[in-house]
Amino acid sequence: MSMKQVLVSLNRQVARVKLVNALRQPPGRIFCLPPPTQIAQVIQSTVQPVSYSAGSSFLSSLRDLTRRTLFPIAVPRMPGWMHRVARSYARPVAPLLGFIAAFLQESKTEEFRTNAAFVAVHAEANEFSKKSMAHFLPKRDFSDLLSVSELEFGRPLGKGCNAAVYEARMRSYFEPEKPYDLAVKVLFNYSNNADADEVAQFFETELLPSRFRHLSIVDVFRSVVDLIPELPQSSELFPGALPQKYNNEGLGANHTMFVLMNKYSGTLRDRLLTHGRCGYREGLTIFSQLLEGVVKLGKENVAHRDIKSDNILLANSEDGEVLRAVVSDFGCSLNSLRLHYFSSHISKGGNRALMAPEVVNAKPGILSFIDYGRSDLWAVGTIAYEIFKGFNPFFEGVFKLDSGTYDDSQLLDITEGHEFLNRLVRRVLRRDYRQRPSPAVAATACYMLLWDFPLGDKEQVLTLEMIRLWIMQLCVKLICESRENAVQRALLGTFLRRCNVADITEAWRVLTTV
Ligand SMILES: Nc1ncnc2c1ncn2[C@@H]1O[C@H](COP(=O)(O)OP(=O)(O)OP(=O)(O)O)[C@@H](O)[C@H]1O
Repeated sequence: MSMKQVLVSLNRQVARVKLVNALRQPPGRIFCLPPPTQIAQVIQSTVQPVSYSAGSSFLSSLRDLTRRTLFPIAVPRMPGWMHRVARSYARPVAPLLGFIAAFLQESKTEEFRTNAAFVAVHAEANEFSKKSMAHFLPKRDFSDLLSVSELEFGRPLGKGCNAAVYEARMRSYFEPEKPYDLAVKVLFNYSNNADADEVAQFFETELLPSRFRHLSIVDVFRSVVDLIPELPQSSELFPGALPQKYNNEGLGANHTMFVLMNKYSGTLRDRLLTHGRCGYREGLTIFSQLLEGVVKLGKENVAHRDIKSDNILLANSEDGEVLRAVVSDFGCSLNSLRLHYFSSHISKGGNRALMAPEVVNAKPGILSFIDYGRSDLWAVGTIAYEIFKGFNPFFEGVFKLDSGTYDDSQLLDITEGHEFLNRLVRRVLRRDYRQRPSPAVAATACYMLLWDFPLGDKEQVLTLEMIRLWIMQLCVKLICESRENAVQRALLGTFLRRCNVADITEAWRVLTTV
């Protein structure tokens, strides 16, 4: 045993002794629990030998474990506001708030126990989620990149109506064989703007994702406005967007904006064309990441307005397994969820076929406002058909639907034998946006399918005990099981950080109401 292992084992022993002492206190008294990371270690060492798949034995040992560790926290019922604060800043303030709450009120209701468990779970999740995010989104600093001459362009990765994207790497004289690990979007600039700031302003929405880093949003690092260099295959790929020095008939300006991004393996659309539709589990993993992306966009007050499978990028493992799915191409996005649509000259967004009904049917007028709060969610709902069924009924297939005129009853089942998933997608695609669940509830429902929330076939009653056990199960999964699978861990962490009983209850209703 190395010194480090001895220390770790000692640490666990100490944590265990502290826990046992804490649990010996008479019920109702405040006691000091060891810090959450130590509790995690105890949980880990206790739970690891338990087999997950053996449903009942796992649940009973978990129940026993939660009783012994997290649940007896003698925090009396917290007032609602305190619970909210504790949830947001769980780790540093939860014990303090619990202490204050002890003086304010003394009660030991079911709700208090769930609150206490949530606080503890959130503290854990925060910790682990931060770590796994850091693993996924390594900070890369390109702040001193001032000119595209510092980049070396490789082969083109793709081309759209507004830009071409190339693989790239930082020029390095010491490491000439460095892999092309970056992607650069070369925007087509047809304007006569001579000023770099004006060009940057014209394309500013492309940079929106650089404001927030998230598992499900494309990693955009930096942009530069510069002269267009000679680029591989440019005269075949986008002759019209080239400046005249490269093509006499080109209409492009001499300089444009270059957006530096992470390089991904390809688009969801290409993946589905080459590999066919996804299996149930793989599909749920992709679908839940897209929903999580929409939750994040909503929180940032951003409407993407052009979500389609060409704009979903995938990161694959070496053996082709899809690891990560991110929303990309923010060229049509809006830095608000509401638009005053007073003139038909104002753009409503990207592709008409995937515009939600409330957007496509909006008529311009002095009192006309478009609410984009649930329109990206709707677009992701249509992509669920591509993921699980292999085609999108809103732009292909025999029974093609028009988003402006379809009826809820015309929606086909998405997949046979998965009634809960069918219900979720139908709810997400409701014509009336007020009848759609919020993105957070939709994402929660998707996680409930992905991580096996006990959903009965018949009319079953949802209890706090079910929620509590499921959350504990996820917490243990986060800590013990998903060490090798970084995406799973990041997803779990993201969800556990924001989940609450109200969302889970609503998601359960979405899944179980016919
Ligand atoms: N970071 C990336 N890594 C790998 N490939 C990428 C990346 N970004 C874009 N691509 C590829 O380049 C293509 C064009 O990119 P993008 O969709 O951003 O261009 P666009 O002109 O804005 O598209 P649109 O026609 O939808 O407006 C994508 O469909 C994809 O194949």
